[in-house]
Amino acid sequence: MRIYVAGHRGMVGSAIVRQLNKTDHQIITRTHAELDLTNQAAVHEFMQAERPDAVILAAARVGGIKANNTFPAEFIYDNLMIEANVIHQAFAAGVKKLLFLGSSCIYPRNAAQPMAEDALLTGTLEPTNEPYAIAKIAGIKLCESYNRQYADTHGIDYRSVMPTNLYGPGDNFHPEHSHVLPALIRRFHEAAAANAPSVTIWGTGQPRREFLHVDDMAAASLFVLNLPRDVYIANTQPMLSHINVGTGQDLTIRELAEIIAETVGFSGEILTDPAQPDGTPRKLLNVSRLNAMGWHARIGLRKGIEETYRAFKEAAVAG
Ligand SMILES: NC(=O)C1=CN([C@@H]2O[C@H](COP(=O)(O)OP(=O)(O)OC[C@H]3O[C@@H](n4cnc5c(N)ncnc54)[C@H](OP(=O)(O)O)[C@@H]3O)[C@@H](O)[C@H]2O)C=CC1
Ligand SMILES: C[C@H]1O[C@H](OP(=O)(O)OP(=O)(O)OC[C@H]2O[C@@H](n3cnc4c(=O)[nH]c(N)nc43)[C@H](O)[C@@H]2O)[C@@H](O)[C@@H](O)C1=O
Repeated sequence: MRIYVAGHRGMVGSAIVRQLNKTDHQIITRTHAELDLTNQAAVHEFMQAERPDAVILAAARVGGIKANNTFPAEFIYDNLMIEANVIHQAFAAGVKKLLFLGSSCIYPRNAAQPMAEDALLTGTLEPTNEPYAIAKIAGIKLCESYNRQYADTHGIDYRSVMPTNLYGPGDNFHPEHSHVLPALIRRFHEAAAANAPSVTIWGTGQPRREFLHVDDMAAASLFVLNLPRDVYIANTQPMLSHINVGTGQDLTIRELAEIIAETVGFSGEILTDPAQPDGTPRKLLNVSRLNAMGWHARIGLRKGIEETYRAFKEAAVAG
């Protein structure tokens, strides 16, 4: 098959390309500079010209809690436009197979834990990333709606996976705009190098998070994309149309910080800054549907953090 990977240079997109390179599929890519996915006319022209057999939508405006809180307009606008353009123009170009990547932040702030797929739209969202979450919910509903209207007449089979917090090589290590795991790898690394007496983490350190390695996410994405249609439909009833992807285990941010400190060799004090937002208190995914279909996460958190730290240091040396 000819598969277009949107966002192929991102952390998830590049992991998906690494896995696709082991198959005989032909991979189609465009960089952000070559094709701005918020530009409807450009996406239309690209899809009409390329007409891929399948699309994996791993392109998005992505960031951690502070980035979401600082740039809400960009997070909702860019992601709505990317999703609407890629999903509709794929349909217009006759693409029958598409996989959309959402996020675990689509679920209500106080959803029962672990959060199952049917918790969607049952309560209010976490304010720090509500704009992004609304855009992601719209992506799920775009796929679900094109399936409902065009599955029988056009063979449309657009699927959605909901990743938990992801990490790994190719992550964004920006000190302010990144997610917690890469942010703390950078901060603890710099503190160890400077022999600093302490490191301060944002918030109380009490929120709990689940972390899935990006290579596991890439494997899960291709697993779901390749599921026989009847198996996918049977496991996303009634009209849930999305499948959670995670490890099924979580830990507190402070426990994460302690693992990262140990990994980078920092032995100073870990302080908290309650003036910074904690965000959702907990967002552990119920991954029983995916597990029941035969997929399980394989990369442990400590090993994954060690590998990510190596990748961070290699990237720093490469400049
Ligand atoms: N990282 C995480 O913890 C989680 C991620 N996800 C989802 O997984 C997917 C991938 O995330 P991740 O790999 O971490 O993100 P990255 O930021 O690493 O990658 C996103 C990619 O999308 C590209 N992109 C962004 N905007 C545009 C645009 N307007 N036109 C073309 N390309 C664009 C970026 O290119 P460039 O950098 O050149 O702008 C980049 O290559 C996203 O859908 C995200 O929402 C879900 C849950 C957790
Ligand atoms: C994947 C998911 O990611 C985002 O949700 P989030 O999980 O809340 O994001 P986060 O990883 O940035 O924070 C997790 C926790 O960690 C604490 N924390 C401590 N110290 C740092 C720190 O230095 N940086 C960051 N970013 N967080 C820190 C922080 O206070 C919070 O309690 C959504 O934007 C949304 O995009 C989404 O889908």
